[in-house]
Amino acid sequence: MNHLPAASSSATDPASGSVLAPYEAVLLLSFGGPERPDDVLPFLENVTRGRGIPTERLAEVGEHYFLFGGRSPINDQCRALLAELGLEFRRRGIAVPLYWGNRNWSPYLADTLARIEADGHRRVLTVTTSAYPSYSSCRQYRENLFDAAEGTELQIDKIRNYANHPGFVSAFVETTLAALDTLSEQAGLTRLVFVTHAIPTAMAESSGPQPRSSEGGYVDWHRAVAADVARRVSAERGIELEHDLVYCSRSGPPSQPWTGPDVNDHLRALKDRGVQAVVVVPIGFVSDHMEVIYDLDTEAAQTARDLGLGFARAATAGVHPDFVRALVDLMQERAAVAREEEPAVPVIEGSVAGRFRCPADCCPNLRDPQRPACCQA
Ligand SMILES: CC1=C(CCC(=O)O)c2cc3nc(cc4[nH]c(cc5[nH]c(cc1n2)c(C)c5CCC(=O)O)c(CCC(=O)O)c4C)C(CCC(=O)O)=C3C
Ligand SMILES: [Fe+2]
Repeated sequence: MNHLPAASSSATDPASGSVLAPYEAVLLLSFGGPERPDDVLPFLENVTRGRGIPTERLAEVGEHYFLFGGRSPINDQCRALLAELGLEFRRRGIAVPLYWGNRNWSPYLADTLARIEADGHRRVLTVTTSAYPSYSSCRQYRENLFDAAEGTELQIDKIRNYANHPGFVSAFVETTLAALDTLSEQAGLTRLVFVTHAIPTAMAESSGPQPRSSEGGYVDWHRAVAADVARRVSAERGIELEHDLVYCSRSGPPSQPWTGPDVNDHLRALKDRGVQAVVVVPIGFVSDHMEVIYDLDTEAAQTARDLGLGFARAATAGVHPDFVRALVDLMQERAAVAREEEPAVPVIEGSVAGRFRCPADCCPNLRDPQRPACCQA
């Protein structure tokens, strides 16, 4: 037991305090992924139930997992993040327990919530491994939280969408610089290619709170993060690096419009325009998910080799210390809001902070508009 008196805290400087009150438990909520070959098909069935994904696409995605031994990297990354968050809690004198639950694989969210309640906790603060607003990356997590919490006494909040938090962005600035330094091509002929998960354009355009552009909050937030990383990396190297935002992992029927261009098509277009090398920066992913190790490290890297284009992939935020500290700052900030204080809410230039409770019409569920979700205004 630690009997040290709690350090005094200031609401405007979340890093200085040990306070997470009123929260009694922190939940890391993730997507989940298979851990062995026998898990792959049941996992894919969990993910795609009722989503209208063509069977050919499912078989193809299954092959991506089998190529890596039937094991997704995502669960081990959650374990590593939990360990680092625990260390950061110790450094700040935070004694609140950390739990982990997934939407689509074991440990399942509903089991974790039952355990949190059995352990005697009521007020839960959620951190998702998804950083941007959109139905798939925000509301779907909140719907699953709502369903899993039904029949419990738990009162659940979440941190704001955090992709535009300076700590998430600075982790990518550092990893992009490191990737750039591995390329031998002339920096002036190198391009920064920011990549995120494709989503249907109808989902993109309705994503995020107002104000948002006609492209929607999901794309707006990615553009802001990409521009900030590009600006800071360029300043650091004293050269104006051009950049683009492109997409990977499109699924759904070909008739349905999704965000584009696809990263592979884009690499071909860049080659035609005389670009010699690319740094691929997966700002849409908090850690090296299957999309990163397959769609980028395997497929896009092969496209670049075929084209004779220099290729380096920047690391994801993962357990970068700036990112780990940012997540705990975001938890302390959310706790201060729950105590009706007015904490500082840092964001990068040109971006608006995410909401603490999502507006009811934000990131709508286009198939089932009335479906209830957690953490809503
Ligand atoms: C925006 C977004 C994120 C980022 C935010 C976040 O992190 O949440 C994300 C993450 C992830 N997506 C993942 C896996 C899959 N996503 C699928 C399908 C889909 N994703 C979508 C969107 C997103 N997905 C969409 C619009 C679909 C179409 C079906 C539907 O409308 O729901 C499918 C079905 C097969 C296929 O169609 O590809 C799989 C297997 C994994 C696990 C990876 C691992 O194991 O490391 C992770 C982290
Ligand atoms: Fe996905």
